[in-house]
Amino acid sequence: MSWPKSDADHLIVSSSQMKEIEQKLFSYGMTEEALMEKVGLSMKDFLISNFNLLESGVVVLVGPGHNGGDGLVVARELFLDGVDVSLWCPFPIKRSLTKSHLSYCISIGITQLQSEPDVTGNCFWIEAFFGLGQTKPLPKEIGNLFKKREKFTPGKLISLDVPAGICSDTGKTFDTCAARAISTLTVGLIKVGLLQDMALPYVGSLKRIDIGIPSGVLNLLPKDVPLKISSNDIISLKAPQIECNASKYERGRLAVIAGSKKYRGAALLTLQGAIASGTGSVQAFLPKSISKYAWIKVPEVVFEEESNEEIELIKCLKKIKFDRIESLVVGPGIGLSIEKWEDSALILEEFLGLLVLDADALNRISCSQQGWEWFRKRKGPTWITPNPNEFCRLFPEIDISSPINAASLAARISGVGVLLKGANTVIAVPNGPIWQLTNTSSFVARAGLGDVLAGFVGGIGALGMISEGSFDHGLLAVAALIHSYAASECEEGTNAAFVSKKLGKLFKAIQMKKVQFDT
Ligand SMILES: NC(=O)C1=CN([C@@H]2O[C@H](COP(=O)(O)OP(=O)(O)OC[C@H]3O[C@@H](n4cnc5c(N)ncnc54)[C@H](O)[C@@H]3O)[C@@H](O)[C@H]2O)[C@@H](O)CC1
Ligand SMILES: [K+]
Repeated sequence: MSWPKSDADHLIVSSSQMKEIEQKLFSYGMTEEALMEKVGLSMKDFLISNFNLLESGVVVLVGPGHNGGDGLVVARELFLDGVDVSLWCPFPIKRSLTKSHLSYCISIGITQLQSEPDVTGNCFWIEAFFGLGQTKPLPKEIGNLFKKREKFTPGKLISLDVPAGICSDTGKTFDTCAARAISTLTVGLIKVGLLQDMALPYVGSLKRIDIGIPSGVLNLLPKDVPLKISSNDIISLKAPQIECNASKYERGRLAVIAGSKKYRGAALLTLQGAIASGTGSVQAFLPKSISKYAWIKVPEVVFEEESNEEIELIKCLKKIKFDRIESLVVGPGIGLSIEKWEDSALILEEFLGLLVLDADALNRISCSQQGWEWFRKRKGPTWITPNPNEFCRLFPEIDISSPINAASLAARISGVGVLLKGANTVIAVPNGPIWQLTNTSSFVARAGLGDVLAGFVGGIGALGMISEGSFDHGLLAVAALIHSYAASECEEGTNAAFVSKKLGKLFKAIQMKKVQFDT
């Protein structure tokens, strides 16, 4: 799936890739001075139009390198626009361009503070200490200063390019201290570290400052550079297309095996997620205690009555007519059980449709002798939707500290589509791109949403299996984005039952827009 575009709005790069791009621009004749002006002016425009808080004045924290230089251009322009600006430069300036900007700022009358700024002061701090050039912890006194600022005057700091103290590749703090920005204005392309879960409290809202990188230069990046997806990309996504005269059986048929005595709600939420996908028909295998009542909540589902209080996977699988379903979701709330995964594995290997495995289905595979290597035996496509703990149990040999690398490696070695949950979920598929969700709402990380997601993913997958052309693993990223967007846009609340309703409405709207667009 070539979605979204591999352009400056979507590419996620490492610090070395960003530096290589800058060097390429310089080698073509762009000057460092011109680029820094461009960056500083754009940052200043953004600040002026977004922060009326600048009225209380601004302190620019200037570092020794070009990040400090960016800060000085911003300081100069804000000063010329009438903002009350002062500078604090606690480090000896190392870069000559930064030195020139500093002496110009002082010559035109900007105040240079001789001691650290007041942490309780009302003025805005613009942190331009360090950007891409960071490799070590902040000096102790600077780290403590940020801690005190956050304690006494939170929400009044913006970082330029990368928050001081954060590694732009991993998103980790070099030690425990870093600047906590309400917003980070990052230069050129999005650096991978800025999107990782541990960096989010420090980065705040992330704004990309465009430096006009020509597409010829962007094309020099490797083809497997991850892409960021957010609500802005919903408009361009490709929902599966089904013929307008298709019957309910030609609109994707999904079966769900979910739930246990302990996790009754998980089964229901999975079914609600499945229904929200608009898939033609949904069949459910649930423990007796759930299916007895579930039909009242989801009357459109066909229930295969289970005689037991707990799911027996093998029994359910024997009842399924695999040639009559496009996808099968196994796992939400089924528990670990004494059943061996190996007993069910043979039947699942042969299933040519899409198999979606979540939660305890993944844990059962982790406990099995073959572990993830079993995925390679699957004859049809497989998607897995682990949270980080489930992922680590399944792929103990993979280092999860970089979720993008971890998901990508797992997809490559196992041949399955991997949706690794996190604040910014990562999706990696075999032989395809890697996507990371951004601008997600942290308040929606609540119990039950994963069950809704599993059902929705299964439903979208069923539609994908039945739509024209070869099966597109990219639909896993499409489903993840729509689910995340529905969760953050849900007016009624953040609980999973409300979100599943919103999901249904939203996906219908997306499909209708597509129809209107096509005609
Ligand atoms: N080259 C250019 O013209 C452009 C540079 N840009 C800016 O330049 C930045 C990169 O500039 P630099 O390569 O100069 O790197 P930085 O400005 O990030 O600073 C690196 C310097 O800070 C020191 N340093 C790093 N971490 C430290 C710590 N914890 N304690 C003490 N000293 C520390 C390093 O030893 C080095 O001297 C980008 O982040 C971006 O803000 C952009 O404006 C684009 C254009
Ligand atoms: K910075």
